[in-house]
Amino acid sequence: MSVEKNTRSFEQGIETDFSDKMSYGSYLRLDLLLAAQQPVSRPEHHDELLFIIQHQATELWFKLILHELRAVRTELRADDLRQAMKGIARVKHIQRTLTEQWSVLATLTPSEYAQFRGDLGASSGFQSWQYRAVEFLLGNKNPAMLEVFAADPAAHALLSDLLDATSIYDEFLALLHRRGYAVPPAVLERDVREAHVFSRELVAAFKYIYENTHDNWDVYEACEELVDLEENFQLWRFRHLKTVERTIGYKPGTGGSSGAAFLQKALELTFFPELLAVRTEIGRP
Ligand code: HEM
Ligand SMILES: N[C@@H](CC(=O)c1ccccc1NC=O)C(=O)O
Repeated sequence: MSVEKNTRSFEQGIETDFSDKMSYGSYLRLDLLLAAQQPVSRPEHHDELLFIIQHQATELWFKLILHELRAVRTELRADDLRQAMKGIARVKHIQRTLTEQWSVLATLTPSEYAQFRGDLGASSGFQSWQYRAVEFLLGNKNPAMLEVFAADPAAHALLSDLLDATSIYDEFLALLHRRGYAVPPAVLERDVREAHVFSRELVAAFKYIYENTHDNWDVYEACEELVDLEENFQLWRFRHLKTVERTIGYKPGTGGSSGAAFLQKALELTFFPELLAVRTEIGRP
């Protein structure tokens, strides 16, 4: 076979018999994965496959984000800040991919979506337990969010466990305390089932770190990583909102909320409010 024929030679050593060897498809369980795209519209709408794959790809990346964030939490607890930062760096890359991915779904026009939206019933991303799990792990706890999982015991249990457990932020603040920083006792002893609420005294601890970066380099770097993580999360939420606005305008959501207005409110939530507030204080007496 030659270059002139534009054909690559099939090398002698290439494996061809997979009757009792693991292959690409069997390792990746492509039988399961590629059987999971089941449009519900009848007749099947051409664009429903895009809608399903966009969501499934997102859920796969959410799965990895959760896996990484759980490890980060354990590493923080073990005072292994360097390993924890490596995990956060990976999560930041996944977030960028997810935010970029919205442009694919933005090719779905309002006219196209309207042709199969009715087939989605009451289902909605609001019922994504992996998304909620990420929010919980980062510290934005909200017990009310469990209500929609009453009929799904596995999802309910997963979220209930996370609600009872410490968040990444709780573990980071505990690490700072162990290293001698002035983390207020009320923050360290807070009810972990509630959302983290803003603490002015904690801002003072961060102010010290941010005004003495040279002597506090590793924790300073960690603070900035958390700020990146939060910003990336917000960018994803913003692209979701913009996609919703261009696709369904200001109609209520299938999940029963007001739609865009409800999503807009999520942009006011913060995971690490003191890490944003400290910026106003730097350089002030
Ligand atoms: C055309 C595309 C989309 C539209 C029109 C849309 C619309 C909406 C609306 C209106 C809500 C509010 C809840 C409700 O009442 O339904 C919502 C929530 C949500 N959607 Fe989407 N969505 C789209 C795509 C996606 C995709 C691709 C994902 C990825 C998994 C996603 C994940 C979520 C999540 C996690 C929530 C809950 C947000 C929160 O609690 O703040 N959505 N969506
Ligand atoms: N809430 C959307 C429907 C929707 O986007 C959706 C439906 C089923 C599964 C995931 C979805 N994605 C995000 O909410 C709507 O109101 O059109």
